[in-house]
Amino acid sequence: MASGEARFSLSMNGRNGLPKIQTDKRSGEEMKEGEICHDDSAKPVKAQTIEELHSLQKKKSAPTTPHSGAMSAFAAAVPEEERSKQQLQSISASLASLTRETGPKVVKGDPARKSDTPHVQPVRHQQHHFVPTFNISSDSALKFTHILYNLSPAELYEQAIKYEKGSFLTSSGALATLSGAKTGRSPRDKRVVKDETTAEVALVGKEVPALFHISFRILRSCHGISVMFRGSPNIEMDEETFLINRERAVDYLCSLEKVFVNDQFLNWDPENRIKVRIVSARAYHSLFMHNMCIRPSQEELENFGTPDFTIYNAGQFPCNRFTHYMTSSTSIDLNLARREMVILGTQYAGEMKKGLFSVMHYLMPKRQILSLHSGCNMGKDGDVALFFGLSGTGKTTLSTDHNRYLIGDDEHCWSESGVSNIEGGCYAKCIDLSREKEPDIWNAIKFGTVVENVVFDEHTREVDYTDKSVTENTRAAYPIEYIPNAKIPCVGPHPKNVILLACDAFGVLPPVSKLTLAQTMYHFISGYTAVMAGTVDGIKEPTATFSACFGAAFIMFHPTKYAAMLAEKMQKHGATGWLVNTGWSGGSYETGSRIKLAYTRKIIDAIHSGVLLEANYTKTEVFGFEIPTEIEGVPSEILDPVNTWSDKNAHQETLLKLGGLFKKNFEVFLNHNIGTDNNLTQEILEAGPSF
Ligand SMILES: Nc1ncnc2c1ncn2[C@@H]1O[C@H](COP(=O)(O)OP(=O)(O)O)[C@@H](O)[C@H]1O
Ligand SMILES: C=C(OP(=O)(O)O)C(=O)O
Ligand SMILES: [Ca+2]
Ligand SMILES: [Mn+2]
Repeated sequence: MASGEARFSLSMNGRNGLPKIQTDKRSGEEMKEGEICHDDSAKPVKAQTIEELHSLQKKKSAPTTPHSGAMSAFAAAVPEEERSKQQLQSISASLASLTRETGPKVVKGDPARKSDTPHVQPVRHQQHHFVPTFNISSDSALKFTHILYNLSPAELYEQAIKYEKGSFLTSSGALATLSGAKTGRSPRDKRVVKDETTAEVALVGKEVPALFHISFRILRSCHGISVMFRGSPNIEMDEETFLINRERAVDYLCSLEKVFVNDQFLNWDPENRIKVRIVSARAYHSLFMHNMCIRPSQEELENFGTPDFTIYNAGQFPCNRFTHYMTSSTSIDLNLARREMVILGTQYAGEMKKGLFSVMHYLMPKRQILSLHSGCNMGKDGDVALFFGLSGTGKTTLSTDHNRYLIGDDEHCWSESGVSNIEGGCYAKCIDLSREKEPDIWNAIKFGTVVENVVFDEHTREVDYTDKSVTENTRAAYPIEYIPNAKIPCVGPHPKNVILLACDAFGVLPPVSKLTLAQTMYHFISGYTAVMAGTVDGIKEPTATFSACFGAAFIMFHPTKYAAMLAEKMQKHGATGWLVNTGWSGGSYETGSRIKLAYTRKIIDAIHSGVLLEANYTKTEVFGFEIPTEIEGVPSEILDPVNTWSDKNAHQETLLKLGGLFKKNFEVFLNHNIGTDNNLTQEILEAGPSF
């Protein structure tokens, strides 16, 4: 079955009336009736030795995937041996040094399994214009590099538990791992090669708004809350430095006895699918990407060919501080022309997922497709909602909704034909996770799921989700089909609601506001939240952050390009914008408390059902938000934050302070046109706070 075809059937699911989407229903083995066994005698096994006995355990098979299809006529036409040879050649080319003529000697299979016979695949490399290749072979060209290619979760579990310190089974069957010294992303160490390809890319040093340049500049302190303007991630680097880091990563990987290779896809829109290869040193990384990217069927894997993009994850190995541009031991380098990314000095797995997201933020807009840092789900009537927001604002939590189909929790595309998820899995925060409040995420933490940096009982292996001993940014990565209402394939029609999430540590943004199109654009470009601790390495306190398009760390072009595309699509498809504060209520974060998840869910329910669109509204001061007077299941007094503050003067002062921060942040966009509609541009500029 082609990946774009619907492969689900609807049947009613008793409890909440949501029709269940069933994927890949395989006909199970029929129970034969009348076959009754009267005693427990059985023939002895046909094995002469214990090895022979063990060999009976394992049936020969090709790698299995959740959506395996039948062999196509084309696939069958290419002999197995030839395909395997081509595959090894392709991997060997990926791992090739750019400075030596031969090597690596790539063989498939686990070095621990003596029966794997090495098929040596030396390659003659294409000359690269930057570096001369030396006609001397080194010892590294003489050794074998074993390739563990698209292993299954079970095989990866065994590799991890056997060879990687800190890998354990948890009581629910998940694989617990440690990501090492880094437990969050390192945006200050992310670089993009500057060349002809990136001429239009907003690089630091190019003509982009001043604040967009400033990477992580703490601007000022306000009520003990530091304010941060997250700048462009696109710190430029030159190609030569990239090649030095690439060579360092490739040499490190080839020096190992074995490396993991994943060949997978991004984007469920079949016309805009991207083939990615991830080369990594750890079973943990291979399993993480197995879960997070789209898993190819056996047939798709056989016809995979050359990847569109390759990640070299040598995260255990640092970059060289003597290398030009390097400011720490960590460097995450993106080269769009070479279609490669190199990771040195961080094992945080989110770096791979978000690195590929940057690539999509470049590739998709070039095809007139809008890439979105948002969650996405769909009601039973086909109403789609997007959930934009920075880390910790609730994209994963709120898109995972037992009453709706999950399309994806973090990265999407909006094209002429609707929305599509970029990924094949979800990456949920685990801190304080509870079965009661988030049952679907809780239940997804089972065999196959990777849990990072969680703490567990050494005997029972019961995870304590409240424990922050390793980090606050504990995570679970699972395939999307682990969520019962996942919509496979992960595509949907044009969105009806665009929900902007902000976790407001100031406690002055209303729990929900209905936005005009201009306000939606204003808040989309602003990208406000209070960063929650942990996800970004080194940030321990809630910090007010402005991150354009709710993803300044990932976007590749100027923010107004994405904003113009969003405005055009929302206008065309009549989508309504909302701003939902999933942060503080009853005061700032020292005095108030976070709004109850149950209330936020009620608010979101009212948006989805259309009830909120029909509610009565009043207008707020300063921000000019339309706020509803009543929502079923939510105490009316919390809908206007001023009611929940005991100190009204403090409220007013804080409101004005936050308004001022928005204004200051927006200054850099004042002389930028958003799309070609001058009226809309003017309206957007006027849609911010006024006082
Ligand atoms: N009212 C609320 N709305 C949404 N999330 C909340 C709320 N209160 C607490 N939380 C918690 O905040 C976190 C939101 O994180 P997450 O959904 O992973 O955000 P994102 O996917 O945007 O990074 C979760 O741990 C969730 O349990
Ligand atoms: C993977 C991440 O996504 P999020 O926190 O938005 O879920 C991250 O920011 O590291
Ligand atoms: Ca994020
Ligand atoms: Mn998330």
